Amino acid sequence: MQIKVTAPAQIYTTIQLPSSKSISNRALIINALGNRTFQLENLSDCDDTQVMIHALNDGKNTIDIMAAGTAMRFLTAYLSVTPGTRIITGTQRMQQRPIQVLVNALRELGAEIEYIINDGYPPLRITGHKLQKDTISLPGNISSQYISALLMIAPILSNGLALTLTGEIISRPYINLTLQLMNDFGAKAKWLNEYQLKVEPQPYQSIPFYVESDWSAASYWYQIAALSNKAEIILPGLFETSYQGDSKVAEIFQLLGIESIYGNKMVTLKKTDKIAERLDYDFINQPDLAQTFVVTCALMNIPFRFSGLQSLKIKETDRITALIKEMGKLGYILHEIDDRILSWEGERCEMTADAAIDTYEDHRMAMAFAPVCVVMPEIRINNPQVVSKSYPYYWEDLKKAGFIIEEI
Ligand SMILES: O=C(O)C1=C[C@@H](OP(=O)(O)O)[C@@H](O)[C@H](O)C1
Ligand SMILES: C=C(OP(=O)(O)O)C(=O)O
Repeated sequence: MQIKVTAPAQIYTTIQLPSSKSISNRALIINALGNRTFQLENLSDCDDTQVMIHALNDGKNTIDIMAAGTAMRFLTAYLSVTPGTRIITGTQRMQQRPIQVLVNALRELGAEIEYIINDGYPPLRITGHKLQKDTISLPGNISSQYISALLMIAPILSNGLALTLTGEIISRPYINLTLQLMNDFGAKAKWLNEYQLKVEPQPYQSIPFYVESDWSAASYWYQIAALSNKAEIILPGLFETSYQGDSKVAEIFQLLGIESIYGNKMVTLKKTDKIAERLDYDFINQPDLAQTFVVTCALMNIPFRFSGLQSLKIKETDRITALIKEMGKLGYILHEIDDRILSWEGERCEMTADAAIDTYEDHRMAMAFAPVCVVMPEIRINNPQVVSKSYPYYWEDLKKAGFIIEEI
């Protein structure tokens, strides 16, 4: 399927974003490990959270988490401490996303996990039982989700867990998000220093819990505001102090002429004329925002050098390669340096006539490229349904804001 997206001349709208999938999926695992006294409120309706809910509630022997990285990694740890034998699998791409660091760590703690097809990758066969060891060291430079997964099961281990991380730690705000939620639910978990974490053997207590809106999803509305001549966008359910590391998006977009005004449980995006001449930024802590800023800066003609992108290669697709290819169709020549940097110094090439953006089964490719139509007459997007991974109503929300979406 392909759609053509056309933008309105000005954008004045209020958009109810989806709930945070990162918070939803943590709260679900933690609640399942606790006493489940309260219902979690405002869980995300996205695919990644729906697969987690089914995995935890349906009691199936084979669990298919489709494309959800958090579900795959968090459930691998969860199933290792939950009685029974299950197979956990996912999409073809999920079967290429590495999990060896987590499996090695869990095996060292005493877990019973087998690779079913390829060593180091899902699908896995997991038999859950009590884990005895309480100290582990693992690399922190591949995915923070391995660390979050281990942290979340730690309060129910007999002696808790001491974790030492080696290498450069990526996506650290997601580890902090895990610690925040664990502590909210009555656990005792903290950083001892930059590389060491400690979790006490103190069980979770369910609490009434409401999931806030998703800051990564908000980034596409910041992008739309930045690219528009006239815009004011209200996003309810977002707060200045958020558990989500991607709330940093507000600060970075200030450099691209968007002011965030907080109040009454919402943020209002307003345009300013303070726009940076170039943007250099290290995305090591906010990898999911990289696509938004690559597309926005190029379309605003702002040269950039974005580092800390090494984890993009193992996400829903190789996002570095996908960005270079699709931005090339729009006439922008990006440079990749050392598998971890993308830069653009204003180099242009001829646009592909009638270009359609490929989305590579990656929701963020679709969502970050759709706003291009604010600047160009229209944009065509292939397989637009990929957005359901984190933001199922993205296209409906664009329509609400005045965009025209036509199936072709
Ligand atoms: O823990 C989480 O909720 C996430 C952590 C990040 O992954 P990595 O730690 O693999 O970078 C991020 O990209 C992903 O969308 C969500
Ligand atoms: C990388 C992402 O998700 P995950 O790793 O959880 O599949 C994402 O949502 O951009």
